Amino acid sequence: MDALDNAIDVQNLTVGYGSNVLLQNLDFSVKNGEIFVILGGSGCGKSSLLKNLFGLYQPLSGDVLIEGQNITTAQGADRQKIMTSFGVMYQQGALFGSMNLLDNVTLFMEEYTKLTRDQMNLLARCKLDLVGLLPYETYMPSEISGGMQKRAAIARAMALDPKILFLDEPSAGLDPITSADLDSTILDLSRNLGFTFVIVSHELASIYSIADKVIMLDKAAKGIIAEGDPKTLRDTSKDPRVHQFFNRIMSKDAA
Ligand SMILES: Nc1ncnc2c1ncn2[C@@H]1O[C@H](COP(=O)(O)OP(=O)(O)OP(=O)(O)O)[C@@H](O)[C@H]1O
Repeated sequence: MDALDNAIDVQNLTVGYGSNVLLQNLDFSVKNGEIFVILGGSGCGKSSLLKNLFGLYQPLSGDVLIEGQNITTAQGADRQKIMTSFGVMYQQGALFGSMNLLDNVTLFMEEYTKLTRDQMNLLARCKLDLVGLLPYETYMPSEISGGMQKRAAIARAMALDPKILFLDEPSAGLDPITSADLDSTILDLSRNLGFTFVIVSHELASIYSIADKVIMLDKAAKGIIAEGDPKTLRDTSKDPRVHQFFNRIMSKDAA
């Protein structure tokens, strides 16, 4: 595959904290426009890997290339440019509670652009519209539902017009219907606007409905034990850990 097809290239990446190595020598790529989901049991390092991908934490070794630019070695203005080429939605959404939704979205524009207030508001309204929240621009985060807060956090992650969005457990804490609504928004943004998504998730229904590709991490193996389309993995993988993972989640989902 041509490297230009890839939004992200991960090369020989080792993730951990000091002497605590969680994941070793990972190699994988995320294609442009793909919805790529990171799976694995609790504590295997999914969130840590995500944070290494978007540069919040430095890997123990190895490289992460975002659109061909090495985020692990870039410094100064080069690093800043890479850091503004993607958006992040943290696990709790983390909207600023003292600002309405419009101001939550314009905040990063104020910091990183020279747009006028009117231009920022116009663009922020577009982002809110894309996630179905235009009528709620003056609402405070505490005045909207959990699902709406997640969508507002996605609108905020899109503030600087990134091509890549990193989402850490977007469905956490949502009921199945709200979670399915959020999945529709993610699919819509990917299929109609070409966003690349890298998502940490363990919600099986969500994974089946949105993931183009998954990687499954394993704590004992400290690495990737399966990768591919989730339904194909479920149906064809001969690895008992993969079966156990899908079945365990299925019975949890069904409960
Ligand atoms: N900032 C940190 N400093 C040191 N250790 C950390 C840090 N963040 C996470 N860890 C440790 O790394 C391990 C993996 O955590 P991580 O949150 O990446 O796993 P996870 O697969 O996302 O788990 P879960 O599904 O339960 O959220 C845990 O043992 C955790 O305590």
